[in-house]
Formats: sequence, structure tokens, C-alpha cells
Amino acid sequence: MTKDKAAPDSALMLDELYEVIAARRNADPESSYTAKLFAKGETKIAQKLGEEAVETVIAALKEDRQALAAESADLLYHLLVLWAEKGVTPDEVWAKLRERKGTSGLAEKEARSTE
Ligand SMILES: N=c1c2ncn([C@@H]3O[C@H](COP(=O)(O)OP(=O)(O)OP(=O)(O)O)[C@@H](O)[C@H]3O)c2ncn1[C@@H]1O[C@H](COP(=O)(O)O)[C@@H](O)[C@H]1O
Repeated sequence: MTKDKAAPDSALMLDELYEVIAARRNADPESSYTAKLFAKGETKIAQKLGEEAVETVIAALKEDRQALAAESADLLYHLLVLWAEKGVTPDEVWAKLRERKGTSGLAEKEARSTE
């Protein structure tokens, strides 16, 4: 698969989106969807994330690649809103991924089962 050389680093894009989302905390819910979500609170945000996850799964099982990409974008956006709501930063998540780099999921699972 070819990569678009002009495309920004995807983690950086998520960092930037997170900054936009976090800055919406004090915005007017009338003018910002993100501010409206924050105003509704963590239960609603978590519920929206769950809905987007289900919509992503449905798109995948329907073999609808376009819908899968669009629903995945919705899912990532709502995940970032939940991180911001709970005070988790992208750096914390990237650190977790970095820690796991090079460790097979199967090996990690095996290590857990022998703990
Ligand atoms: N990436 C997104 C993004 N992805 C999805 N969505 C919104 O998420 C919603 C998901 O659609 P649904 O049909 O499930 O939800 P809905 O029926 O509109 O909402 P509910 O009534 O169910 O809560 C849509 O309203 C989308 O517009 C997003 N809203 C905002 N962003 C980014 O956040 C930035 C700030 O947005 P505002 O806070 O609106 O200024 C934007 O510039 C974008 O970069």
C-alpha cells in the first residue's frame, strides 16, 4: 500500500485534534459540538464512543470500506473527547504503545497467564 508523502504524521494529527478538543472545554455549546458533548458529561461521551464503536463494527461487517473509514474517524474523535474529559493525554497513550513496541501480543498474553 502506498503512503501519501504529504500527509501529516497521523499521531501528530491526533495530537492537534486533541488540542482543539481540549480548547473547546470552555466554548459555547451553541457553537461547538465538542463543547455540547462536554456539557452533557462523561456518561454521554462514553455512550457516544460506544455507539461509534458499534457503527464501525457494522461498517466493517458490511464490507463498506468508505463507511468504515468515516466511522473510524468518528470513533477516534469521540475517543479523544473521552480522553480530554478524563484528563488522559495522547502522550500517555503513545507511551503505552511505545512500551509495547516489539512485544508480541501473544508473548504478552502468555506472560500474564503465568503471573
Ligand atoms: N472530528 C470531528 C468530528 N467527528 C465527528 N464529529 C461529530 O460527531 C457527531 C457524530 O454523529 P452522530 O450522528 O452519531 O451524532 P449526532 O446525532 O449528531 O449527535 P447526538 O445527538 O447523538 O449526540 C456529528 O455531529 C459529527 O459532526 C465531529 N465533530 C468535530 N470534530 C473535530 O472537532 C473540531 C471542533 O468541532 P466543534 O467542537 O464542533 O467546533 C472540528 O473542527 C473537527 O476537527
